[in-house]
Amino acid sequence: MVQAWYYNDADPSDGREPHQYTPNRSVTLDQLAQVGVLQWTIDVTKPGYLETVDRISQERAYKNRDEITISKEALPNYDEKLKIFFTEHIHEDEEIRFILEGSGYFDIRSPGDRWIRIACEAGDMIILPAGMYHRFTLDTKNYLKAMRLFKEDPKWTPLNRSSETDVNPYRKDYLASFAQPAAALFAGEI
Ligand SMILES: CSCCC(=O)/C(O)=C/O
Ligand SMILES: [Fe+2]
Repeated sequence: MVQAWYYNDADPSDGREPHQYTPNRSVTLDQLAQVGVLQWTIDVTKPGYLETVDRISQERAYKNRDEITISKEALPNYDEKLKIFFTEHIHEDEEIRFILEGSGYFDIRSPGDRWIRIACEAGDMIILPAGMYHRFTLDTKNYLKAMRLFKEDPKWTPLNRSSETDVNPYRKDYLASFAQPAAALFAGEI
């Protein structure tokens, strides 16, 4: 199951380290849902787990899928790709990832523009809404294999954060979709 916490920006260590505060400032699954992050845990050790993936895909109209292995050995231009993944961006579609092996971190921006780190491992399916600022990194184990699911063509277009993405229609729709309840849930964040 995913675990989430506020990311400690003052910690100078590599982004692959957990970057937790002491004490940890955890974020609940309910809070993640309030900002549009959906997640499921699917037992990948059980035969037939793909039927669950198929059911979710059917319900949410995910027509296409592919797989990505992120490791030095398997991913061409590994260092460059990791830099791109860890640069804050949005997409104009949902980001749907089902972790098949290994682990990694999705960082999302809170309503107050703080980083929230979401730790994912094998069996976690996570959906980030279109227009949500986020980034991705491996953790210190340096290995993750994921299924990527898509509503349409399997394409991956990151739009890096800028004054232009701040007014992107998908960004505006995203903000309009949750502003009131999410702001209340995260009111105490520092
Ligand atoms: C874990 S899949 C690779 C990273 C990615 O696709 C993405 O969009 C990160 O934000
Ligand atoms: Fe992304």
